[in-house]
Amino acid sequence: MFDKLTKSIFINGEWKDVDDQKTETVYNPATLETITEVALGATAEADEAIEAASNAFPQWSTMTGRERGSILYKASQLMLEDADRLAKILTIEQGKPLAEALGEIKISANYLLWYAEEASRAYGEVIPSSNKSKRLLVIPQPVGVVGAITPWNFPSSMITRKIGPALAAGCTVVLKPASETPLSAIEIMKIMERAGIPNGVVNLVTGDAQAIGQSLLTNKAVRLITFTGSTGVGKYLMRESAEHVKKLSLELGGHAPSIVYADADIDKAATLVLGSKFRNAGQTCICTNRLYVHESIAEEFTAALTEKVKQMKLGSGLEDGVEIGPLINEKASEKVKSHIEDAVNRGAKIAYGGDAWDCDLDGYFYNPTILANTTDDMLVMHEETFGPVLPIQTFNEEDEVIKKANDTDYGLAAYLFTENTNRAIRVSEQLEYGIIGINDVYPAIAEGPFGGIKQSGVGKEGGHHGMDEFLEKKFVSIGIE
Ligand SMILES: NC(=O)C1=CN([C@@H]2O[C@H](COP(=O)(O)OP(=O)(O)OC[C@H]3O[C@@H](n4cnc5c(N)ncnc54)[C@H](OP(=O)(O)O)[C@@H]3O)[C@@H](O)[C@H]2O)C=CC1
Ligand SMILES: O=C(O)[C@H](O)CS(=O)(=O)O
Repeated sequence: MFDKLTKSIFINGEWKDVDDQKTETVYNPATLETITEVALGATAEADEAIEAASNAFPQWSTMTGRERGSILYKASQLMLEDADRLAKILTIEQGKPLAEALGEIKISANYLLWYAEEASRAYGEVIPSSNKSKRLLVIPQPVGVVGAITPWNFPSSMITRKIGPALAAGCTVVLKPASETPLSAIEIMKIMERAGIPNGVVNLVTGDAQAIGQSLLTNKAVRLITFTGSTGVGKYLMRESAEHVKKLSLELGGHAPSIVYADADIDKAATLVLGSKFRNAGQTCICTNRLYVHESIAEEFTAALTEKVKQMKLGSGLEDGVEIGPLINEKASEKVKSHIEDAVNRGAKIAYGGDAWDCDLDGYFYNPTILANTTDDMLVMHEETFGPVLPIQTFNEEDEVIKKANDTDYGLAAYLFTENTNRAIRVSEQLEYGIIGINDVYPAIAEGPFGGIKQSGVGKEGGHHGMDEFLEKKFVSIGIE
């Protein structure tokens, strides 16, 4: 599908070529076939990109919000016009079903659209002074050059969820996408180019994460690092950012509990839990990782859920009707296997699935798996699985299940299913998470402030909160006669 993409580094408005040997391979996770090679950028390319972003900052940051927003708006339209082709590229490099990939392209465009509009709304403040000889202002100003590091599980929307607000605020960007999924990032750069983004405002360096990351971390010109990925790498970036006291926006791992109360609409809740757990083959930071069902409906609910899981179609994401594609790589498959084995060794019962999907594709496919009779000592109950495994526990008392739900170092998303408004509000306020879904498991929306607490990260992406991350609030005190 692709020739060798040695020109996958975009700096100062130019596609840089690297020598033929300095490349890394991009694989199709469904077939393990080589898709193409992309440039293996490192320190030199990252430093050049940072310089380009620095040089572009004065002009870009002093354009009006409306001028910046018009370019973002154009980019969102170009993305939507090309959505089917972009979705196919996304599926080929990441593996998710085409329908999910198309959904991701649409929300990717929506982030650009939302921030095209927000670009004109970076409001400041006039503060009523208690001192007659002073006038007090707060003026929002872009932080400067931003380093953006993005994951493979949402290779398009995690990019626009970062560059949208950053560019709208007047920042310039150096982007380092995941090595598994650089093709969507390349397409987004081409869209920004066609939308008329000035040279150096947004730059792409594919390749060596450690080297590129070190350049972003050690170059004083980079004032903010925005990252989505594992908590481990997030902690590393926090440590390494200290030297220059860089601002951080971190969207890290999660371990979402789903709580189904006795009064829940069983069919609706089962459908939502299914979607939350098995979307992207369970490879999302907000997937349900633990399911707590009230004991009075546990048997009925588990039967309803299992029946729906049995209907799910596995296969290549390009195949019509496929709902579960491959895991991203062998490491991910090994992690899923280890979680299931650990749970069974500790007494869990496999209610459905439990093994790799036996098929003629070479990718790492796993059957959707439901584990019953789970206990809190099992890895699957406190480590992020990032795969299609659903451990179930029953509960009786409300306080008991809230305590269990909160018993984790993560704090990204939690979900509860009830038709009782009082309970919904009461429990939402007690759950220690950045995002709560009440009868809803798809909280990612351009206007919503998405982000975790505890070891799930810092900062918000989406909504006006997402743009605030990229703005300094300068206090101006004016003395008057
Ligand atoms: N919160 C979320 O949405 C996500 C959470 N995760 C969690 O992370 C686990 C591992 O997934 P994985 O893909 O390995 O996630 P990583 O955190 O390793 O990778 C995420 C991004 O960070 C980059 N990166 C990795 N190491 C460094 C470094 N030292 N300096 C700078 N950048 C770096 C990667 O580049 P490269 O690809 O070149 O290594 C990639 O672009 C998953 O199992 C899941 O638990 C993963 C993805 C998304
Ligand atoms: O990183 C993720 O898993 C995404 O944030 C999930 S979503 O926000 O796109 O649903």
